[in-house]
Amino acid sequence: MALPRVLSVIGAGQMGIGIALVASLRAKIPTVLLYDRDPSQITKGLEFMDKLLAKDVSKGKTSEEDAKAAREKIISITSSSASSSTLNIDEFGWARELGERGSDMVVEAASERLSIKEGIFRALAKNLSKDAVLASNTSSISITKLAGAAVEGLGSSINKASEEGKSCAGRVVGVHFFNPVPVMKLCEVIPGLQTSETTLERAKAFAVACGKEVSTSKDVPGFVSNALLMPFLNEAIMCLESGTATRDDIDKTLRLGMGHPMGPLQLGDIFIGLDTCLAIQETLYEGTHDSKYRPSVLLGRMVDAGWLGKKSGKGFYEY
Ligand SMILES: NC(=O)c1ccc[n+]([C@@H]2O[C@H](COP(=O)([O-])OP(=O)(O)OC[C@H]3O[C@@H](n4cnc5c(N)ncnc54)[C@H](O)[C@@H]3O)[C@@H](O)[C@H]2O)c1
Repeated sequence: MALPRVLSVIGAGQMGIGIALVASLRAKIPTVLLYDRDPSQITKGLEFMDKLLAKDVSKGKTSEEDAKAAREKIISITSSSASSSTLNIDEFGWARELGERGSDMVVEAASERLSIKEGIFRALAKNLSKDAVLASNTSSISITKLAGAAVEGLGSSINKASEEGKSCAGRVVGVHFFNPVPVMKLCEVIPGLQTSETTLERAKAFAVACGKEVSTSKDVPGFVSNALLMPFLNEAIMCLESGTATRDDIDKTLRLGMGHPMGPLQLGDIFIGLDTCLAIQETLYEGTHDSKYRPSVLLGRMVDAGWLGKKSGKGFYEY
């Protein structure tokens, strides 16, 4: 199955940076475009990528030439990098630029909010080639819904059940990598109701080329991975909230008693981010109306306070 020649990654947060890195270094995609609506995220993310590559080189895991080649293939796209002579710098300017540069696959890794992702998928469907695979790295949001948003991007005259509508929605798929992307071995692939076989196979081939094992989940809230993981993290936060045990004892119990590499509060803080934990938990709750998924009040308060974990300098722990 053919791999993309030009991959676009949307969102230069912890996931987008990792996906751009494995796509360039491991899958050897010839061009990787990296877009974020906040240019400072791209700067920060690429600095982090340079550190990861330097560490790999110093440990002998990657040659200096491979690291240099991987880095050179990554091109940043910001609204200000769009040339005003060829592009209208409007809200879709970035998507037009990705289309003009020949993107044949996109992995969207922007913040876990439905309205943000729907806006991105509308813009992608409107501006990218009709053959491009439109993938989302969402942790919990319905792929079927994002595929519906993509069809809306073609214009209100397009019926979602028409051949054109089905063909557009058929190119949307979930490719759920795990954090840190260069280290974690799994990619969960999620077909929506409309996803075509070809799109599914192209998504799997891409994940394998990035060095991942693939698992498949139905399009249910949280998919298999977060339908299992997130209630567990939420329960750990509820234990803290109710005073059942201290932060350190909750994490110690799971590390030393159950053999987990880290405790659930550390996992939420360091690798997932508490804003993302809350967003996933809300998707599980709203998608099922099952009270077992209600988000912990403390988790909501932490996010209200802007204490998102390592990425903001404070969560359950200080960084
Ligand atoms: N953190 C994890 O462990 C993890 C694991 C798997 C999947 N995910 C999913 O990956 C996605 C990204 O998560 P993250 O942890 O990298 O988040 P993050 O907060 O580190 O990064 C999100 C990035 O998206 C950018 N962004 C927001 N709106 C945008 C828009 N309209 N256009 C372009 N960029 C935009 C932000 O500026 C930010 O740089 C989410 O959907 C999340 O659920 C996260």
